[in-house]
Amino acid sequence: MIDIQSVTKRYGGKAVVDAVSFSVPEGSIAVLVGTSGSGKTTLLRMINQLVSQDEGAILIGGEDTRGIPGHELRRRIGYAIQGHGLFPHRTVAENIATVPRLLKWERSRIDAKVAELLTLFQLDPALYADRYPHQLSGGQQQRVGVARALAAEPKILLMDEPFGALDPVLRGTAQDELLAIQKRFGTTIVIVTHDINEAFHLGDTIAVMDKGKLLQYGHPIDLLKTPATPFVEGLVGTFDRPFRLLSLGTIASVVEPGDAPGEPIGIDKTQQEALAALMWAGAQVLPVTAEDGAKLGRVRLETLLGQAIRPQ
Ligand SMILES: Nc1ncnc2c1ncn2[C@@H]1O[C@H](COP(=O)(O)OP(=O)(O)OP(=O)(O)O)[C@@H](O)[C@H]1O
Repeated sequence: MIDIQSVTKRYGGKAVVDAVSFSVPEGSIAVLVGTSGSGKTTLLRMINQLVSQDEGAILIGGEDTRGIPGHELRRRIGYAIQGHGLFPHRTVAENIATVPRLLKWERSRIDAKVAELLTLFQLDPALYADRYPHQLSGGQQQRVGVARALAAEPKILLMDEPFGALDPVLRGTAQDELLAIQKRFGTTIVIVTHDINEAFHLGDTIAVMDKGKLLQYGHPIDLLKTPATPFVEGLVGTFDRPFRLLSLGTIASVVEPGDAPGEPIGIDKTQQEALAALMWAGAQVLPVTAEDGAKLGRVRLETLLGQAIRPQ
């Protein structure tokens, strides 16, 4: 758990982060969104004490970060930034091994970790371990940057626009890789992004910042249903709201008993995907099946439309 308690940072007498408080539960992803200059990066860098706060406290697992030497704290917390920040004269393997080496891991453990992470990020170790960053594409460099941040198996990972430079297709893949890795290691992640779609895709919680202040912090559904201010309402997308709500809803919560003709929808799909399938098929109702193909019931167009109505 990361507990941010009334944290303020001032530059030249001006609060760029102003009495911000929120908690990130262990093993969850919190996304920081907001306008440029709203204080997102400064807040993120206070978590690993690259920037020290003027007021307030940040607790990690109940421990005040100011009581932990900075270098020790930063070895415990992974940090990935836009433009990856790889060391140009070190190979991919050496880059990934940076923190495990500082921690004096055994050679065999380091080698195994490098191979595991490269494989996880779909970079064949035999091909990529000994290359230098300039011999990789931008997307590959980005993945190595995230792999390096994860190498020492940190419980916490801070990410500052890590996918900002990627094209939309690679960005989607990178987001899904991150979700898979987060699930596997149970990492607590705080990520800064400009991309509201990315925020909804990744976030268990979303923090909306404006001019140093935290306007709202909550589950994505809370932001859609009860935006705290017109700014938040605008940010979450007035027109997109019904579709975003459906994208956060599961089919399991709307499936009903009974059969229906037509191409079945998998139970793992979102309500938005189910709506698309119904519209595309021109159907009022379609069957729902389990992963193994077993029939589970059906879903109605009418029910889905009901899910997207403005909450009262
Ligand atoms: N070291 C510094 N000295 C003085 N002012 C700073 C410093 N670092 C940040 N600032 C100012 O603090 C404010 C918040 O900056 P920050 O980088 O945290 O915003 P941000 O929300 O991450 O912005 P962006 O989305 O553009 O990256 C800005 O006005 C910035 O100019």
